[in-house]
Parts: sequence; C-alpha cells; structure tokens
Amino acid sequence: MQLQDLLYGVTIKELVGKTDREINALNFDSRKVSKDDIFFAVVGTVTDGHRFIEQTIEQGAGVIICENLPEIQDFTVTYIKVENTAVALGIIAGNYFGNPSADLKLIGITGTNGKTTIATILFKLFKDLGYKTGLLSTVENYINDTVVAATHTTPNPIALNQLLREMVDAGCDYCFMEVSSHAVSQHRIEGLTFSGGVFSNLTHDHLDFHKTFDAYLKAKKAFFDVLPKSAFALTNIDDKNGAVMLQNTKAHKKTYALKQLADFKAKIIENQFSGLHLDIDNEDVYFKLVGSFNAYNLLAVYGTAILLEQDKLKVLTLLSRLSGAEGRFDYITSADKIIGIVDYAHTPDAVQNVLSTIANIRKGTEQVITVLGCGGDRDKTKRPIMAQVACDWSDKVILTSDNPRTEDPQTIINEMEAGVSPTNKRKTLSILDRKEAIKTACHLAQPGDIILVAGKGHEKYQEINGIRNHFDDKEILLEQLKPIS
Ligand SMILES: CC(=O)N[C@H]1[C@@H](OP(=O)(O)OP(=O)(O)OC[C@H]2O[C@@H](n3ccc(=O)[nH]c3=O)[C@H](O)[C@@H]2O)O[C@H](CO)[C@@H](O)[C@@H]1O[C@H](C)C(=O)N[C@@H](C)C(=O)N[C@H](CCC(=O)O)C(=O)O
Ligand SMILES: Nc1ncnc2c1ncn2[C@@H]1O[C@H](COP(=O)(O)OP(=O)(O)OP(=O)(O)O)[C@@H](O)[C@H]1O
Ligand SMILES: N[C@H](CCC[C@H](N)C(=O)O)C(=O)O
Ligand SMILES: [Mg+2]
Repeated sequence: MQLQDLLYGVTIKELVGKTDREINALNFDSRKVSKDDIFFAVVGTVTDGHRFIEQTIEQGAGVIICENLPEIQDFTVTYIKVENTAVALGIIAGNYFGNPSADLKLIGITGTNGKTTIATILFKLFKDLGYKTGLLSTVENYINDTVVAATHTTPNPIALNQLLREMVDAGCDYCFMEVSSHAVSQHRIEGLTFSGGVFSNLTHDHLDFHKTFDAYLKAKKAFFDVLPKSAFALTNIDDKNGAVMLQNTKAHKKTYALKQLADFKAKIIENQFSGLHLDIDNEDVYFKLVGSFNAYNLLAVYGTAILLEQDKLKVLTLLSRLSGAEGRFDYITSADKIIGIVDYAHTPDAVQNVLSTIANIRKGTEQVITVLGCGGDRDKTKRPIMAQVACDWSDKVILTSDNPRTEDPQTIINEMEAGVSPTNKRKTLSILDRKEAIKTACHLAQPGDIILVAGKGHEKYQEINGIRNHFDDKEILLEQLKPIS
C-alpha cells in the first residue's frame, strides 16, 4: 500500500520526503519494526517513542510519524510531523484496513462497571437474533464464532481495526465493543465510525492514570462528544453523571433508568439467586442474571436492541434465556449448601454492589465471607476503600493478593488494611497467598454460608513480579467446595 493513500484525514504540520512509497506495515513499537514500516513515535506513560526513532531507521523503517522532527534526518526516510501521533495512528490504522467500522454497525459501551456484561449480552443476543456479530471485550474477542484472545479491554488502533476488518470480511453486521477510559485518552478509538454509544455508570477507578475524577469523567464524555449525528447515545440517567455524557453529543439522546423518567424503564419485582424478575417496558420478564446492577445492564442491552430496530418481544424472549459474562456473579453450590461466588468486582462501587446484592437475597442467618485483593500498578487510592466496603458488608473478610504485578504484595495488603476501621479489624484476616486465602474461606464456611471471591473474575492467571502463572478463582472454589453436579 502507498503512503499517500494512508494519509487521508491526517492533519500534517510538516512533511520531509516523498509520499509515493510502498508501506510494509504499521508499527508503534520499535522492537517490532522491519523494512519499509511506518514507525509511529507515541508519547507514553513510561517512555517516549521519539527516543527510538533512530533505532527503527537502522531496522529499515521507511516512514516516521512524530510530534517533533529529529535534528539529524536520513534522506531515504519520509518524516511526517503531526500534532498528536496517537491521533494520526488511529486515522492511518483505519485507512490501512479500509475503514471497516463504517461497514458495520459499531456500538461502543463505556462506564466504570458493566461494560463487559453489557457488550457480551448484546453479542449473544444479536447472534441469537440471527445476525453475524463481533465482540471486543476484556474477557475475549469474537469474530462471529471465532474467538480471539483479548490483551486489553479496548485494543490498540492497529489490532482494533484489523479485528474490525476480519469481522467485515466474515460478513458481520454488528460489533459490540467496550470503550475504556484509557482507550479514549490514548486515542485508541480515533477515526472509528460508531452507530451508537452506551454509558453504564461512573464511580471511583483508574485515578492513578487520570489523576482526578473530573479528568476521568471528561475521558468518558469525550467518547460521546465524537458520536456522529446518525448515531444514538444511550445513557443511564439514574447515574448522576449520566446526563453529563449527553451534553455536547450530536447523536440522538436516549435514556434508561430504574428510578427516574426515561425512554427505557424497568422495575425490579424480585431479585433472587435464581435471577431477576423485572417489569421491563411494561412486560413481565424473568432473567437469569442476578442483582439490581444487572437490571441496569439488562435495560441498557434492551434499549440498545430497540434502538437498533429489533422486535421488542423477540428481544425479551431471547434475553430471558441468556446468562451473563464469565466470572461475573458466577456461582456454585457445594453438596453441603455452601455458596461460592466468583465476581470481577475490582472497584469500591462494584464490591459494594455485589455484596449488597448478596445481602438482599440471602435468606437469614448465613455468614458472608469475602476474599479480596487489589491489583498492583493500578489506582492505589481505591485499596483502603475496597477493604472498608468489604468489611461493612461481610461477616468475615480475608484480605489477600490480586495481581501484584511489579508491586510488593504485602505493601498492597497493608494499604488495604489501613482502610479497615478498628471495629471491623476483628473480622479480617490477611493471607498473602490467594489460593490459601480461598481455601481458608472454604474451611471457615458452614453449610448455608456464602463466600465471595472478588477481583479476578474470568482471569486465568495471577501476575506476580511481572510473571503470569496459571490461576483460576473458580477452579479453586470447585476443588474445595465439590458441588454435586
Ligand atoms: C497505562 C496504559 O494504558 N499503557 C498502555 C500504553 O503504554 P504506555 O503509554 O505505558 O507506553 P510506554 O511504555 O510509555 O511507551 C511509549 C511508546 O513507546 C513505544 N516503545 C516503548 C519501548 C520500546 O523499547 N520501544 C518503543 O517503541 C511503545 O510501544 C509506545 O508506543 O500503550 C501500550 C500500547 O498500546 C499499551 O499496551 C499499554 O497498556 C498497558 C499494558 C496496560 O496495562 N494498560 C491498561 C491499564 C489498560 O489499558 N487498561 C484498559 C482497561 C481499564 C479498565 O477499564 O478496567 C484497557 O483498555 O485495557
Ligand atoms: N451496571 C453495573 N453497576 C455497578 N456494578 C456493576 C455493574 N455491572 C457489573 N458490575 C460489577 O462490576 C464488575 C465488573 O463488571 P464488568 O466486567 O461487566 O465491568 P467492566 O466495565 O467491563 O469492567 P473493566 O473496566 O474491568 O473491563 C462485576 O463483576 C460486578 O461486580
Ligand atoms: N481492566 C482492569 C482490571 C483489573 C482487575 C484486577 N484483577 C487487577 O488486576 O487489578 C485493569 O487492568 O485495571
Ligand atoms: Mg470490561
């Protein structure tokens, strides 16, 4: 492909060299650059891609896209100066793969919690409705029936456009994708054509990256600001930031709510371990998903399906048969009636939601035992709050490791312990080894008790010291609790 054909839509500040040259591949990682590649020098959180320009030219890079031109230039190379390399990367990645987002109906889901659940149920629903469909999610990506491992919640622009291209080539009509706040800030979604955007909620998370809640809010909102006039913007109006999302959007504004007036409304009739019974848009429907937060997720799915012009009763019938995403309120019951729940709750709000759901549906005198850790190299300010919330809503709490990544696991636990009030101290235990912590919870549990293992959900690894070893919360619970079937 010729360089000049890739530059459509890119605002060039300065150009040195020719644009009628053949391009091999796009690359933003110097370590992977080979002959005739374009190297995008991106300013990152750890380092600056501009530091590697010379090295990529030695490896054969033909084009450098950057924000600052190097002082010494190679006459065989084309240099393109832009305002923001990450923005140019998004646009060029779209051009390189033939802008696949415009050839399917792409729906983005954003918010602190619920993105995976909403996107996954939409994917399953649209497949059941008979459409070829794609999914980009934290757990895994799908090109209709073909699964592709996920590395990020929202992939980088090259991987993202490549996946969308494969979806279009496979005949997909729809793609449901999670849009993380990191992805918006880092311009991973630049240049995509969305047919709709969905907002779930906004609570405390990722303040390590965004620094302030306001900056986090702005990142989420920036996604709605770029939706085109032809798209819909569907927001949870019960969330105090739901209306903010819609402020400047050109898209047509739609709302969903359990409490307020909205375009799509539901009422919880019953909320039990066996599922939710809702009055949804004046229809009485039973669902397999558990917890009032899932009533919101189901309503977001329902609203999206209706906005995509699907038949109301068909949608509700199919939705009532669907289960949620892997590792979200995923529970087993042991032969002696101990309930073990694996849930991906890794924010204060999610921990509170899942534990209040358990509190609402427990029968009476059973104990709730929570096993909880916090990830390393992530927002430190949520650690004490998550521990405190877990204590407020549980009878016993075992503080343990999540993915310590490059941090010292004991330091993370100490930071969690700091949030536990003196009265709550006596109900906590700290056990560094997550497997031991889960085993201990199982030994402490009596028939009827409920164990919540929170934070890692579907993850099949634990990352300690930068090394990932196999780890699966559900596998350990199954080993320990030995369910009947
Ligand atoms: C904080 C964050 O989001 N980091 C992402 C970011 O890396 P970075 O900004 O740290 O990059 P950097 O290391 O500073 O390097 C800057 C540039 O130099 C390049 N480089 C670097 C080294 C080198 O030798 N040569 C070279 O060319 C890098 O490729 C990069 O382009 O850009 C990288 C390339 O796209 C991502 O892989 C990386 O994701 C890391 C692995 C990550 O863990 N991200 C998480 C936090 C994340 O994105 N999570 C959200 C979901 C969060 C949620 O909602 O729960 C997600 O969408 O997955
Ligand atoms: N609508 C919701 N409101 C609040 N909490 C929720 C909601 N949906 C799910 N949760 C809780 O948040 C956890 C994560 O849910 P889910 O994976 O769907 O969110 P996510 O936004 O994709 O998260 P991530 O940003 O990590 O990808 C669940 O395990 C559950 O505890
Ligand atoms: N997508 C989130 C997931 C966090 C899950 C938790 N298990 C952790 O490792 O902190 C992140 O990368 O911040
Ligand atoms: Mg997710």
